[in-house]
Amino acid sequence: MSVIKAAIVGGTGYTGVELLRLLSGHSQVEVSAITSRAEAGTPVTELFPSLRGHYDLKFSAPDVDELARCDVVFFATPHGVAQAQVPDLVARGVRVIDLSADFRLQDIPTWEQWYGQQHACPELAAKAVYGLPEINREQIGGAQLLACPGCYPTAIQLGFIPLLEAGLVESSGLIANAASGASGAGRQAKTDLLFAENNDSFRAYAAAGHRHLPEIEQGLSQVVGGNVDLTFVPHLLPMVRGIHATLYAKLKNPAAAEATQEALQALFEQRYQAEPFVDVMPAGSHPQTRSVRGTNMCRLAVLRPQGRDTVVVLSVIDNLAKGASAQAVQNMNIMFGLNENQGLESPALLP
Ligand SMILES: NC(=O)C1=CN([C@@H]2O[C@H](COP(=O)(O)OP(=O)(O)OC[C@H]3O[C@@H](n4cnc5c(N)ncnc54)[C@H](OP(=O)(O)O)[C@@H]3O)[C@@H](O)[C@H]2O)C=CC1
Ligand SMILES: CC(=O)N[C@@H](CCC(=O)OP(=O)(O)O)C(=O)O
Repeated sequence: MSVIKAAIVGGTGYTGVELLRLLSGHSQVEVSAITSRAEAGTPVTELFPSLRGHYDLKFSAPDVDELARCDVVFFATPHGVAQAQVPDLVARGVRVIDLSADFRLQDIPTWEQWYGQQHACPELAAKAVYGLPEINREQIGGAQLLACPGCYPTAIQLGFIPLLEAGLVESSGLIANAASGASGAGRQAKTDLLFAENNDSFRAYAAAGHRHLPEIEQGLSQVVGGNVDLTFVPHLLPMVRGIHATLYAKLKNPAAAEATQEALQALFEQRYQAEPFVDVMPAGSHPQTRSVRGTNMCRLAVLRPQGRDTVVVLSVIDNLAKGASAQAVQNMNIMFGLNENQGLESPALLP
């Protein structure tokens, strides 16, 4: 197969440069355009010296004709940007992988309510494929427009899916307490993300309602074939990368043979046996965010504390990797019929 020509719109942001890092190790992809309006004309390696020796590219202003000469365009841009350019690219036969939330929600009034703007192309949103390979691999293969899941939605859905698919837990009263590193908020300057405001401290935010809630409920509702009700509270951790989600669900029948600690462990191991990027840890484990840093892996542990009626799932991912750019590369591999692991095989950096 000939080399895939890729473009990245939004190359100076954290997910854009993470895409560059990952694609530098991908033998079947060549990044031929990378955009930034603020840094147009600047060599990529001047801004990111860690990429010296890997790229000989300059940032350029987004130009739809240049993008249309590529096989695939990644949008690593704030919400609302991709939907303005995607219709043109899709009409010209380009495959698009959007890391923003523009095409994640099927219900457009819900999208407009949570994102506070009018959707520019609802008809395309209806055709977009939601890029969580663990539930949607087949449709991803045929996607022209792919919506990459959000970071919290990835960690949370992967943790709840086995329990809900098996019908073991109530679909109402689900709880997700999740904490993210500061890179989840992007690279633009914000006072509450300054080192002195954020370091050595821990807090919740958006407890009254976070825009990932409808996305998670949409995905889990499809799994159960009905409504789910989730309480989701995100937190900000004083670290750079990583999400740790602690999930709680009530057993429907605590006395059932399928609900013992051993049976829950077996359920998770079986559900993800064939998944290259979900690792079910041995019973009793407490997965750490640093065990997935820079990788496309989601590590899970399932437990039933004191044998009571609540199942707890611990789920860790790297928000910039399985939560964004590495999952985008996994999706690209599936879309182009490549080995799904390509460019994604390095283990996490320790310590
Ligand atoms: N950070 C994370 O962990 C995750 C992020 N995401 C999503 O991925 C997307 C990118 O996130 P992130 O990398 O953190 O964002 P950043 O804020 O770090 O970067 C945004 C990039 O988009 C470019 N950009 C901004 N506005 C426009 C515009 N109107 N037209 C073209 N380019 C534009 C910027 O460059 P310039 O202004 O110079 O053009 C910059 O390169 C967002 O939608 C985010 O929600 C998803 C999952 C996880
Ligand atoms: C720590 C932090 O601020 N995290 C971001 C995560 C969301 C994100 O990155 O955006 P997507 O909607 O595209 O997934 C937030 O809560 O807004």
